[in-house]
Amino acid sequence: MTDSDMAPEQQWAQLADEIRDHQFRYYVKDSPIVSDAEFDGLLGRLQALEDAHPELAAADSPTKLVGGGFSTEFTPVDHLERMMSLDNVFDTEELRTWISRTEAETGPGCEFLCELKIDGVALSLVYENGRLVRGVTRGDGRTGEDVTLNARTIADVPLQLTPSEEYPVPALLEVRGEVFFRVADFEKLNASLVEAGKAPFANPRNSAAGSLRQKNPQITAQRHLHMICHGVGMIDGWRPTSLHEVYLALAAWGLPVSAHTAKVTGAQAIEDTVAYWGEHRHTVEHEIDGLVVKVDQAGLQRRLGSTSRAPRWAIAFKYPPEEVTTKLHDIKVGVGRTGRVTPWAEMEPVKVAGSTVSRATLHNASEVVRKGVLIGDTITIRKAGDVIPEVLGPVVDLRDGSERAFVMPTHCPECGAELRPEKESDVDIRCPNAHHCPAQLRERLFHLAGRGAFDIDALGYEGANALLTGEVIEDEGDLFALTADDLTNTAFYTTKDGALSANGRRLLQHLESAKDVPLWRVLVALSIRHVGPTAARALAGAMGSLEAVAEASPEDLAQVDGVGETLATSIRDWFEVDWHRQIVDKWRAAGVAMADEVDESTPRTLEGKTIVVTGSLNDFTRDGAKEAIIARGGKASGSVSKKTDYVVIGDSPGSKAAKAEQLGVPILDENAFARLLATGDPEA
Ligand SMILES: NC(=O)c1ccc[n+]([C@@H]2O[C@H](COP(=O)([O-])OP(=O)(O)OC[C@H]3O[C@@H](n4cnc5c(N)ncnc54)[C@H](O)[C@@H]3O)[C@@H](O)[C@H]2O)c1
Ligand SMILES: [Zn+2]
Repeated sequence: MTDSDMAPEQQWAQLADEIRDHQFRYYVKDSPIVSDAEFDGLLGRLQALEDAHPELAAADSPTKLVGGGFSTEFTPVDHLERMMSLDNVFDTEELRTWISRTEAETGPGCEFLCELKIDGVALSLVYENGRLVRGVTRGDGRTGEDVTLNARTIADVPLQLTPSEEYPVPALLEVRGEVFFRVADFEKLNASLVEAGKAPFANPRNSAAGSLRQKNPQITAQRHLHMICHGVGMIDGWRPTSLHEVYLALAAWGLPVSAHTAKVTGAQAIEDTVAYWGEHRHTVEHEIDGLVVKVDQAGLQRRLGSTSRAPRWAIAFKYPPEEVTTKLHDIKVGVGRTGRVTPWAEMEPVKVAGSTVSRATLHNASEVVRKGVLIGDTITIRKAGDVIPEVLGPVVDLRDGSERAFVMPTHCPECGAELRPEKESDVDIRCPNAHHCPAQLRERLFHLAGRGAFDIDALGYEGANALLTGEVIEDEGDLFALTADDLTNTAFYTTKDGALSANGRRLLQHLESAKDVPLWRVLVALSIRHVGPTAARALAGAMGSLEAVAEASPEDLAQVDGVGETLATSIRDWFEVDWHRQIVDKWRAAGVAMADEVDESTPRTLEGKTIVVTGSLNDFTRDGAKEAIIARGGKASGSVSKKTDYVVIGDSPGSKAAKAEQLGVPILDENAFARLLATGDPEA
């Protein structure tokens, strides 16, 4: 029977039961089986049902209560004043509606505090005459669990408040805050749990709740919990006039408060703050699931009052979830450009942080073990902004026994060679068949076609694959000798009637123009380990030709500014290999320029000068500007320091401009940059 076939009362009862079950798992067991977004969806459906059928909305509906409960493992204690939840909005329109409704009651010009909504677990602390006497979880808002001994182990929680002249310590203080786990500490915790044979946590929030609610306070003490205060309950002996004043007093007494709270007026300023933190969520050490907007004046707060579950003077703006759960179908391994074998998660596609995700890297076999995930698990994944998705941990409560552990393959999935670590001490294992392993060759081709190397647009991933499977090349050495006939042996570069496709023509054209790229790009294209654009530029500048690089001794190479010993050895080792040298020979024979022409007409105006370019310029691309600097003997750097001689600023420069100003480094616009290049003097 589907939901819609059921009578509304039945639908309501079923949904409410499901929600209460999730609340129990989340608040009491600290191990939810659905993501917060899914849970919010269920609660939203219940609310919609109640809006359509107001008679269903019983007083004990989950929409009307502070979600939560208490475990029999702890002693129940009543809060002195109720602990509330928060109402939510999910977009700016809903936020605006809340602001105008609020300002209609407070009058215009109302001051609001904007605070980060910390994704952790709520804790209430009671201080009597400045001494910590109790720590209590939120529970159902009226009654919570006594976790005093655990709370005392949190380093941020003072056992004794610091006396202050400005704010005398009140006789009784009930203060509320959020206990959280630093994102960076979460992985370590899960790894240690797995190692001890215990179930890992699905996400940082659960790990905070689970760590605070330990029967044994010694375990809590080992967990490095943190706390930030975000409100007060009962106070005896002081009547604050505003929330920001409360925070000043809490800080004076030695209680932890947020450094990011802002006092603002007006909808625009609130929306700007919401937008700012939406973009800067990851600059903070804890997870943020939203922004809380609160009326600052105590008098106005009292006038607005609260509902059965939340104050009417505050609202939480929820950001899109970054953590979702999905099914881990399989763990596969991929072979990279240098033969490194990396396991990755093949998952049920799921939407998170604005995109659909179906793969996540697991880095190496020991990482899979550390995370404690099994094939077939439901897992929590996190995608923070543009960062690649990361597997956090398994939802252990959903296991049914059919899950199986990942076993690292012993042989390369693409060429069948036996995998082994390159050196005994290596964690990573590699496919040793560097020359012919299709996976490695494909990755090398893709790399050499990249923007930092030959920049061959028409040779993408599929193109590289086509050349391999069409067997038109043995290795990358054959690339520049490719003919139209060769390409018509691949479906990818051929039209339906067997002629060279437009893409095929483009490939030949791009290959032709790639023959004249500067030496550093050729060096990058060779896939020598550790040789990226920066090192390649340094080498090219110092040596001038590939021949010179090939013949240089490790000592000569290590002398080059920005090269060093590891790189020198890596370069030497590379040239020791026959088929590597053959690539160079074949490219040379095909007409690839392997030396930078020393252009005597370019004056060495920037000898010894370090220059940083930031923002976009009109007459130069980013690389073009760098090359112009290097060609004149200068050093193009990516970061501003006291050693920087000039910072060139184009349109929409980033933080580097501010850094330059701060350090007093001369700042040039594009015109001054042109003068600098020409004469070595920006004022000339
Ligand atoms: N996945 C599940 O199964 C499941 C089950 C139940 C609840 N949940 C999740 O829990 C949340 C609902 O729980 P809730 O009722 O605790 O409400 P909430 O987390 O949405 O908001 C209220 C809480 O926010 C906290 N908070 C953090 N920063 C704050 C600040 N600066 N000022 C004030 N409060 C701040 C407080 O502890 C407060 O109790 C939702 O995100 C929901 O998805 C998930
Ligand atoms: Zn292989």
